[in-house]
Amino acid sequence: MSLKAAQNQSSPAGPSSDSSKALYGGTSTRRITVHDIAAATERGEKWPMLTAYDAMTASVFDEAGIPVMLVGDSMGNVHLGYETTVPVTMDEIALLSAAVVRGTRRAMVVADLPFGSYQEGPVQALRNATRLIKESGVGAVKLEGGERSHEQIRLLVEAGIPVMAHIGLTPQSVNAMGYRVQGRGEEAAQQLLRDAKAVQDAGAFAVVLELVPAELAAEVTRTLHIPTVGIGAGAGTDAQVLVYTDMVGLTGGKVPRFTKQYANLRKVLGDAAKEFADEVVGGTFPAAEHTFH
Ligand SMILES: Nc1nc(=O)c2c([nH]1)NC[C@@H]1CN(c3ccc(C(=O)N[C@@H](CCC(=O)O)C(=O)O)cc3)CN21
Ligand SMILES: CC(C)C(=O)C(=O)O
Ligand SMILES: [Mg+2]
Repeated sequence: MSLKAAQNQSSPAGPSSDSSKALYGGTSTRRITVHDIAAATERGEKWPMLTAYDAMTASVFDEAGIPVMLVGDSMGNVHLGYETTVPVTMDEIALLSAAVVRGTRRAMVVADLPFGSYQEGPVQALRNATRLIKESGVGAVKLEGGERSHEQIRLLVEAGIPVMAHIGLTPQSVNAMGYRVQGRGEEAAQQLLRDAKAVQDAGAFAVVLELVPAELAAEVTRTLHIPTVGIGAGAGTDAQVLVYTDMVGLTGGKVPRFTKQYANLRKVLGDAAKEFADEVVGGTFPAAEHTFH
């Protein structure tokens, strides 16, 4: 049970009383909305979120029941070969978001607003978020920053665009902050709490907490009524998100310590490629059953 669930113990239904409604494992096949996410959090359910960047992978996760899919700007690192998320463009996010929407029937698809697409101010944020809603068909957008982004969040929400916020480590600011744990020390912890309250007050429906101490993430989770989505933030958040290529062992090189590898697809893909190559060189592929006369 999540920490927020403990607060909801007094609700008449009690936590997870009707499993058919569950965000993960439920029976509903229609597209999940922000209302479903709020209701699940109210019931005390913990829920999973994964990144996806293409229709095929998204359909696998959709069929597995993953209720929320993030078209993360981590596509810059894992799919486009950039060092950071900073160079990712609106065109890249728009294209891959449309693919993820086409590959899913049930999941709510959230698209990251990339660096430079909302920092100029609320009007720029609204223009770019509107494009992702209209052109790509996503259900919500995500942007980085707490107090510093509250005006952008407010305008988007007023315009009818659900916003997921993202505080703690904000990778688009890597040039200023590096990849360090955030919220360590009393002053930084107070700032994180202010950021969390600012995004909730601005109308965000959820907030990602990236790379913050578990005790602080749990405190934020208890303080807010909107769900917290942790990545490197311990077990006390309402939801958890991972970059899917980290989860399946596909990412090359160094991965953050907070990721857990549930498969080794890098080895599976490499072995399949070698076997194919060996058979081509050895003349055993194609065989009779792959051949037309
Ligand atoms: N493949 C991938 N996985 C991710 O989780 C991810 C991306 N890419 N790209 C966008 C951001 C960048 N992220 C990162 C990148 C590096 C660290 C990192 O080096 N963390 C250190 C801990 C640092 C500390 O102790 O202060 C680590 O060893 O995990 C963390 C998150 C998370 N996101
Ligand atoms: C790691 C998640 C939260 C993200 O922002 C991304 O994948 O871009
Ligand atoms: Mg991101």
